[in-house]
Amino acid sequence: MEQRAYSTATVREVEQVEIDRVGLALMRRAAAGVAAVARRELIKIRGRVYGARVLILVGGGNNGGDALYAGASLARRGARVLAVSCLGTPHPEGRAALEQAGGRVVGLAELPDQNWDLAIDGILGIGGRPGLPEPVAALAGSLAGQGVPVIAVDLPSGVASDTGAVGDQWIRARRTVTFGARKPCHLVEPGRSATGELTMIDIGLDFTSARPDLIGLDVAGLAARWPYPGRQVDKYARGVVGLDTGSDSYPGAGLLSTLGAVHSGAGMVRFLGPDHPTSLVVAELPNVVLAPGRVQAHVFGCGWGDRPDGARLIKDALDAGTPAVVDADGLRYLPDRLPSSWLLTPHAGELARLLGRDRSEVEANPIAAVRAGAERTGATVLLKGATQLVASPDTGPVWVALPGPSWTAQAGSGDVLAGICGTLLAAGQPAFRAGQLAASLQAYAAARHPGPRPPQDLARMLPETIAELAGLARIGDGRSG
Ligand SMILES: NC(=O)C1=CN([C@@H]2O[C@H](COP(=O)(O)OP(=O)(O)OC[C@H]3O[C@@H](n4cnc5c(N)ncnc54)[C@H](O)[C@@H]3O)[C@@H](O)[C@H]2O)[C@@H](O)CC1
Ligand SMILES: [K+]
Repeated sequence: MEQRAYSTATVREVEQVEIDRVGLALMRRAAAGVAAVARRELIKIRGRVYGARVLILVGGGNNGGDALYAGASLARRGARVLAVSCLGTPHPEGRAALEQAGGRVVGLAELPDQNWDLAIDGILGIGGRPGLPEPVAALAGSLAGQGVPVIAVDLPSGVASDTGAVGDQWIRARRTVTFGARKPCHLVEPGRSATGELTMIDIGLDFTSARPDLIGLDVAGLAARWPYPGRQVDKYARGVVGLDTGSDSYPGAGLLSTLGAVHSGAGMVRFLGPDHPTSLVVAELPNVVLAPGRVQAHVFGCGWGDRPDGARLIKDALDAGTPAVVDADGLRYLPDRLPSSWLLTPHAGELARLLGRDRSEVEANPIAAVRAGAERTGATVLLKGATQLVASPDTGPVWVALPGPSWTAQAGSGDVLAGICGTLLAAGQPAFRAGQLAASLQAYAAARHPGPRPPQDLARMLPETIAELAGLARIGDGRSG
């Protein structure tokens, strides 16, 4: 349902409690979990563990210790285990355990050129900085080139635990075995892709009172949280969205954002934009109302270009106390402070402009950037991109949307997304939840209908996607049949 990820500082605090209690036994538990996963992988690859050639990549910290103990366990089952010391001095007790079990530890220069059935990456864990020094980077590249499957311990080395950022080279794991809780890099690209499949092992760490840094969502979580209309609703309870989007230069943005609002289930949609987009909307969507009137959430900014009355439109909505989604060009017309009930939907370039920073800075640490955007504006911010993140101006967690295929990285997707956000705000969802659910719905629709589909086609698939989610939600709460 919810995927909670914890910062390095928090993980260290939680770990310390258990280390104080059980000492090295904690590392042995972690290693036992890694070894069990490695055995399953070897059985899948070659039918048995006995005789398998396993390479252990070892750094100088506890991550290497986990990997060495796991190697010892595999060696005791008859695997031919060789550990290569990549950084620093290998964990002494872990090294002794491996050697006692019949494994060997060599330096990088002595690594024989041979085919490996499996590699275990214990170079760096939560103590790692992004990137791998040469010649470790060369070894990582060569293993990837040979297609050697890698199981990463805790996280793929070369990836920064708290941000998911990478340096020039990093490990791409088939599977990652992590301990007790997710780390931010498991949810945020490029770390997320480098993680591969994630297996979580219980080693007795108690995160129940720890504060998560990120909260992601899986499909079951999206299905459970989507606001389906109840039996006793009218159009106002489902929410009225008022869109003033598009322009004579970009009329399509008006239609796309309206398609997003209509097909994600708004109770009523008013289109209040300029003439050219209005004619497109009318031709396509007879249910859309053109007269002004009661609105429960506004959508501004998609395809505006220059909009001399932009600042006034935004101010009027603010004065009326109505929440709004502000996208794209609308972000140029914001007042100094907004309430957290407003949802801004920038991509990296737009957020960089808002913060007066370089785009590359936003891309290097999107988690920090989205938090800064919320702090700077007072509004809730949905940062679009490879990983879609939502931050509110308080110090709570950053919310992560369900990941989707890259097909949605195309012109017009953001307009549809703004419309979906409008529907959810109008339905009374808090802005952070509206942003997380809207981005997740669009990603899930794209995942269910893969291929190069224009955003208007994907928007038309939202109703069946929501119906599918409603089915999953009924199964989830036992109301099926
Ligand atoms: N604390 C514990 O008892 C437990 C820790 N666990 C494991 O321990 C890991 C954390 O261990 P550590 O804190 O020792 O940290 P790491 O094992 O991640 O390594 C830190 C060491 O690598 C060096 N280093 C970091 N980035 C580098 C880079 N890019 N290039 C070269 N050197 C670099 C650091 O200076 C430091 O010496 C966890 O990820 C987990 O795998 C588990 O065994 C569970 C129990
Ligand atoms: K690792």
